[in-house]
Order: sequence, then structure tokens, then C-alpha cells
Amino acid sequence: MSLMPITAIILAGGQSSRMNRQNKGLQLLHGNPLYYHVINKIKPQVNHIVINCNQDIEQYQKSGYPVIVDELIGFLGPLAGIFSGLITSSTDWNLVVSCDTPFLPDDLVKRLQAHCDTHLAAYVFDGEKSHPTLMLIHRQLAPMIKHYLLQGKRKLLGFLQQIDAIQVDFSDKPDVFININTLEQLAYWNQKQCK
Ligand SMILES: Nc1nc2c(ncn2[C@@H]2O[C@H](COP(=O)(O)OP(=O)(O)OP(=O)(O)O)[C@@H](O)[C@H]2O)c(=O)[nH]1
Repeated sequence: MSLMPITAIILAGGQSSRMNRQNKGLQLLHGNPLYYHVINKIKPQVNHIVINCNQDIEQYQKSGYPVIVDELIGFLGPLAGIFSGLITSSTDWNLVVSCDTPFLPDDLVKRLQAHCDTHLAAYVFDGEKSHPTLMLIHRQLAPMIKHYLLQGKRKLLGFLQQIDAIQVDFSDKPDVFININTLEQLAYWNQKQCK
């Protein structure tokens, strides 16, 4: 576990339109909901966990972790969930993770944390793509996120660039950042790992 106290904010507040609006985090991968896999990967790396969702709240509450809904309603995108997580967090530093990334590495926090002295947010770059929904972020950015959203802006990467967040290179292990967005992808991974 990290020496610096960290809260993980699990983002599960989207509309899952690419999954026919079946709540993505609750879909089963090898018998467990996707978000359980995410929790299992990050639990050893953080001190607290909170789940952000806007639908099927009772289902997520079964995990035993606190569940929070978006403060700014209307499905404003991941930044809305990050904002809600930061304003309720009791720790300065917070790990944001998407509920659809079940293969996360065990050194995620350690490698992001290496940049906390110089940046207020550090997010994953897998060698090809940025993953802004996988990041360590300081809660002092919450008012700036609110301001950004209230200006009608939604783009998470745009916000991170605006605040000079750092991309952290994980190109040595790109496969761990695979995310599952469709029922076809879910079927593929359910079948693949059973072999
Ligand atoms: N709180 C909150 N989280 C969101 C919102 N939109 C997306 N997210 C989360 O942000 C992460 C990335 O979201 P996407 O995969 O782009 O969106 P999604 O709604 O989950 O799925 P699609 O509708 O298929 O794009 C996921 O963990 C979502 O749960 C939102 O409006 N509010």
C-alpha cells in the first residue's frame, strides 16, 4: 500500500451506450462483475475506495464500499464523476479508475505517484493511447473541474492538458489497460481467459 493516503474513485457513472445501456461495471467477467475485478486489482494499492455511479446504485452498494452519485447531474461525462469523488474524498491524492478495466497492473499507483511532487495529476499512456480515466489526481483541482464543467466543457483530456497534467509511460505493459466497452468484447474476454 502507498505511504501517502490515497482514495480510489471507481468510475461507473456512464450510460454504457455501447453495451446497450446494460450497466457496464455490473457485467460478469468469469463470474464476477467487472468493477469487482477493478477493485481487486487496486485494493492493495490504496487506503480507501468509493464507487461513483448514477444507476443501479443498490447493486454497487452490495460491495460494501461507499457509493456516490454525480453532484452535477445530466451525465456530463467522466469529469462529473471525478468531481463528485474529489469533493467527498478525505485524502489529498486520489486514484481514478474506470470500472471497465479489469486487468490493471499492481504498480499502477507506484508509477503514477512518482510524479506527484511536480504535477497535480498524472495519467496513463500505454505507448499508443492516453487513458485519462486512469490517473492520480489531487483534490485541490475540484473547483477547477466544476468551473470547466459549468462552462459547458466535457473533455477530460482537454482539462488535463489545460492543467499541465503529466502522461506516464506504461508502454512496457500495454495489455493491462484493455477496457471492455461492448458485449462482444465481454464475450471475447470471458471465453479467452477460460482456455
Ligand atoms: N460519473 C460519470 N461517469 C461517467 C459519465 N460518463 C462516463 N463515465 C465514466 O467514465 C468512464 C469512461 O466512460 P466511457 O466508456 O467513455 O462511457 P460509458 O458511458 O461508460 O460508455 P459508452 O456510453 O458506451 O461510451 C467509465 O468508467 C464511465 O462509467 C458520466 O456522465 N458521469
